[in-house]
Amino acid sequence: MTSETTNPEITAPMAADVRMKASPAALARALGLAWQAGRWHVLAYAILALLEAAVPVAAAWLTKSALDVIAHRASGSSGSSALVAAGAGLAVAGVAAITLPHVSSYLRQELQRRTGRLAQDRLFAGVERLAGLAKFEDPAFLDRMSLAHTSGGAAPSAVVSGTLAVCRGFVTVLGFLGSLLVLSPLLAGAVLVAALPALAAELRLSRQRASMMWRIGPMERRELFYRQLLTSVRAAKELRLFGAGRYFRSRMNAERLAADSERRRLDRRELSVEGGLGLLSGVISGGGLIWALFAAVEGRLTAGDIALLATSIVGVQSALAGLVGEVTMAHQQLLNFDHYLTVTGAGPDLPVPARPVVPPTLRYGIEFRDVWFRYSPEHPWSLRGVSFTIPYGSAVALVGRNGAGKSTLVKLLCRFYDPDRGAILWDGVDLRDLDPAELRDRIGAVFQDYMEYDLTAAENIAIGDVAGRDKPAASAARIEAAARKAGVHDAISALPRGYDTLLTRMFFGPDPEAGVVLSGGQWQRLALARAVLGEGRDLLVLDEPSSGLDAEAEHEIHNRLREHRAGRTSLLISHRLGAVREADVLVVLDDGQVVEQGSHDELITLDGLYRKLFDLQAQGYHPADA
Ligand SMILES: Nc1ncnc2c1ncn2[C@@H]1O[C@H](COP(=O)(O)OP(=O)(O)OP(=O)(O)O)[C@@H](O)[C@H]1O
Repeated sequence: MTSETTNPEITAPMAADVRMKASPAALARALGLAWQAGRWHVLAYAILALLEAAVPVAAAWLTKSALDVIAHRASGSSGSSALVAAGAGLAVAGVAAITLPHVSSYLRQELQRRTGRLAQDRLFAGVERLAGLAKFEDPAFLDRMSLAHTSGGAAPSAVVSGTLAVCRGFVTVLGFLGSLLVLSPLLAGAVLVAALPALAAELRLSRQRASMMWRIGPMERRELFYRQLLTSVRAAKELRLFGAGRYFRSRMNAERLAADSERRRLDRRELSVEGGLGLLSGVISGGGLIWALFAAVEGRLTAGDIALLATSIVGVQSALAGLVGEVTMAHQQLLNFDHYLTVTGAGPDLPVPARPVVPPTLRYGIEFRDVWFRYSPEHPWSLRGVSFTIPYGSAVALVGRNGAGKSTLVKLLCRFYDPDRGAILWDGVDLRDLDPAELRDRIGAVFQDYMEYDLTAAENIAIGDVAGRDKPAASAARIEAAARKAGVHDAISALPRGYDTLLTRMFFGPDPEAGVVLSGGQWQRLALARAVLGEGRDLLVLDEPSSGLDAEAEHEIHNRLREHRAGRTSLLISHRLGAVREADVLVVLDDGQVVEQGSHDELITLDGLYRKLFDLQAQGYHPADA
């Protein structure tokens, strides 16, 4: 991708020193997302959280009053009704303490599912807005995507939980601190002060964890790559042939080992920090209890007071620990949520004018005017001052050696990238002035690395006309007509379920007839059918449309395509020079430059690179003439 067309929003902060700060705006966006995903769940979750917070405090006071009534009974007073009330209250609190966490756990899970769905949809809508290809070749962007996917779903519900944990923690801590204050203000202060360093230390640790996750992102992606390689059917042949399984397994293990050592380092740091903090709170609570026992012996505290004190110390400490845990979890998710916000909030990666020109129906042709292009400033030039025209209604063929720049030209023509210098003009309009989606609506194309979708045969073709919709637009008759044009109708009709046959062995289930595997040439014909499905396209681009076909099939396909192309503008790329010799103009590329152009006969007369390549191929077919 060129430096001029890269959206800096997505890549700029991707360096190692990625910003690790949870902003209030990110917090608001995460809460907003959770609210949009399920406002009733958020409300119910909030009410339950407050109830849960009040239960332990109420139970502590009920216990204290029950113990005090019992102590008074020992000294002669009745108090039966108070005892019954305290007992009943304790029973209700017990039931609430057992059931409420289950209900709130369900609500949390449901909220997480809802926010997960909404966040995933928005994230991929953001990815869809990327009109070019460069982002998908940028490792930093891929790392950001993977973190965005995890955090987009998890962060909003974690932030809701964290926020509610703060509220719950406040209610519980204030309730217990109030109780402690009544008994010993000094102890209340000590317990509170001990919690503050814990919060600061945990927040620091969560920042370190988020930055560690960023560092190990590339290792996790590489590990995933090796894992998929080791189980992919495409790779299985070569891995077995070369006995390369062990080689890739050891690379996979090395990535896991490196990521684990980063994780271990942080776990150890957490262990020492949290161990130290645990010791501090143990000393405070132990000291507090010893003081209380002496005070009870001296008659300054009752048995109920001791029970309340012990429960309050433990209650404050565990509420604070829970609060700190939830807040740090939410904090960490929020740090990663930044990646989600960046991807979903990014503008287009290719500059699109505020008022794009609607591509006019092609009437004159497409002109490459002094086009220079390299994939990034670090790459060498792939195209160096390319100029030629594809006149309306004619077939132009691009020929040249491997790496000459033919496919790159096609990618620029579909505006997957913009030229660094020069311009491509569609009837005189610069492609940069058009909306990429509208431009692509005018082009039917088969790429060299076409896709094989694990879907039915009909769906594989119908994808050729789904632009911007969530359902295919083509009727069964149109799909069949496209299949006929691509010469694949008979092969599809012979499948166990015709056009409804699944073209995969991955998802077919127990029915052996439901999934089949096509041959390479048949897949290529399906890709062709996809390209010719869309009606009213101005330009047909075929990058190596017959590389997987046998000679007879190639001949037949070219005849059919010639009929289909009649009167249409087309750009063909092929290494089989016999297949493109009929083109109106042949453009010969070499090392990113146009070195010859003209008809087959003209280029043969010219006796240059084309003639050399053509003669070499011809000799291969007729060795006797060599
Ligand atoms: N995504 C990419 N990132 C970086 N460099 C690339 C990329 N794609 C192609 N190139 C480079 O651009 C140059 C032209 O490649 P291109 O694929 O256009 O050649 P081609 O003429 O289509 O070759 P072939 O006949 O082998 O298909 C090559 O040097 C190639 O290494």
